[in-house]
Amino acid sequence: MDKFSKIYIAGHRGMVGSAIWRALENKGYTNLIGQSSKELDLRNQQAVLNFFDKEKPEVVIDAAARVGGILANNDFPYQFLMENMQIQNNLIDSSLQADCQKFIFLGSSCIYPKLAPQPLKEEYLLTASLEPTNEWYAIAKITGVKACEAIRKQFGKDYISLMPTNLYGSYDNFDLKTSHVLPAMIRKFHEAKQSTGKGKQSTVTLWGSGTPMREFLHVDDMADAVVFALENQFQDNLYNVGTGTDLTIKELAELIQKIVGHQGEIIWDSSKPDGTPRKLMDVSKMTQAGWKAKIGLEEGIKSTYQWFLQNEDSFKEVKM
Ligand SMILES: NC(=O)c1ccc[n+]([C@@H]2O[C@H](COP(=O)([O-])OP(=O)(O)OC[C@H]3O[C@@H](n4cnc5c(N)ncnc54)[C@H](OP(=O)(O)O)[C@@H]3O)[C@@H](O)[C@H]2O)c1
Ligand SMILES: C[C@@H]1O[C@H](OP(=O)(O)OP(=O)(O)OC[C@H]2O[C@@H](n3cnc4c(=O)[nH]c(N)nc43)[C@H](O)[C@@H]2O)[C@@H](O)[C@H](O)[C@@H]1O
Repeated sequence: MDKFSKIYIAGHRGMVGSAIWRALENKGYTNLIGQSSKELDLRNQQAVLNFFDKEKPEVVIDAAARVGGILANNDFPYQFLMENMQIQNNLIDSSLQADCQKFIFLGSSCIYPKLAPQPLKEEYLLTASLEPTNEWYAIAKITGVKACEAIRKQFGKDYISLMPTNLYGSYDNFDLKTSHVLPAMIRKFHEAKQSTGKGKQSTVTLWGSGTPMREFLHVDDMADAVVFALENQFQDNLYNVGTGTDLTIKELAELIQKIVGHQGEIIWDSSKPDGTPRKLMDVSKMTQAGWKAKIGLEEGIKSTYQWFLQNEDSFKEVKM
């Protein structure tokens, strides 16, 4: 890929989009463009067509989406289905019309069936039912994967889909109603450590049973995978991106509790959903293509906690 190619990163202010922007800048790409949702609402088809007509990007990376944790997905099914379809449809179709040479679509590991064999291979897509808490989001993402696959098949263009596992890192969402589990735990353990009563640190309430298993990838590794996909021609349409290892939510809680230094009790709120029991990625296709994750979970959580401490004051506002 030419370092002067015009690359549009949709969602460049988000956790993933901003990491991709930094990674591309570090590699010497000089012609990056992005728009905030206020400047360009990607749900608006005409506005997106006008933007492509004016800017004529050569490459598009789609890191824009309505994103949230298990509760946000469960509580706002319509927005997670419709907004994600609108955003990705407008980006994919405008890219095709504008003759963009490369398109990278970011999906999510929740596209695979709830009870699929583990680890999840790309070929398990559409073989059984989805996890109910996030089927709306998953269906939107599946249509994005299929749209890119159809373009590849019908027009022979290099449109690919990367399926990240659960991500975390700098610029994550730390809002307790809408966030994913890892940033929620960092914030909960930190705030409980700060608020001692009668010489004891406050208890931390976590959701579900703690038994589900999850895999976590640092966002800088994810950005590295996107740069790799940009610089290499892939043979296929769909690639899982993860570390290939997972742990229980209870083990994650104990690790974050140790890193933050909280010494109080943990309570598990069984009225909150567990979600899918396990979604470990089979990452062998990406490994064979020549890419693998580098940042270990403990190291990644430590640096994310440092980032949280430096930016703590900015997390007061509710996103949704
Ligand atoms: N976070 C995870 O654990 C995870 C896991 C797997 C896959 N992914 C995928 O990675 C991608 C990025 O996720 P993220 O975690 O970086 O999310 P994020 O931090 O919430 O960022 C999402 C971005 O999308 C933009 N956006 C949302 N609605 C928009 C609209 N109507 N018009 C224009 N822009 C809009 C936002 O723009 P503004 O900031 O300008 O409002 C924001 O920059 C998504 O496709 C997501 O599905 C994330
Ligand atoms: C990557 C994303 O993963 C999402 O699924 P999913 O891993 O269950 O989403 P998370 O919200 O990360 O939750 C993962 C697990 O952590 C538990 N958990 C425990 N305490 C907390 C807490 O304080 N906050 C949160 N958020 N969870 C908590 C939660 O019940 C669930 O079993 C999907 O809904 C999206 O569609 C997307 O695929």
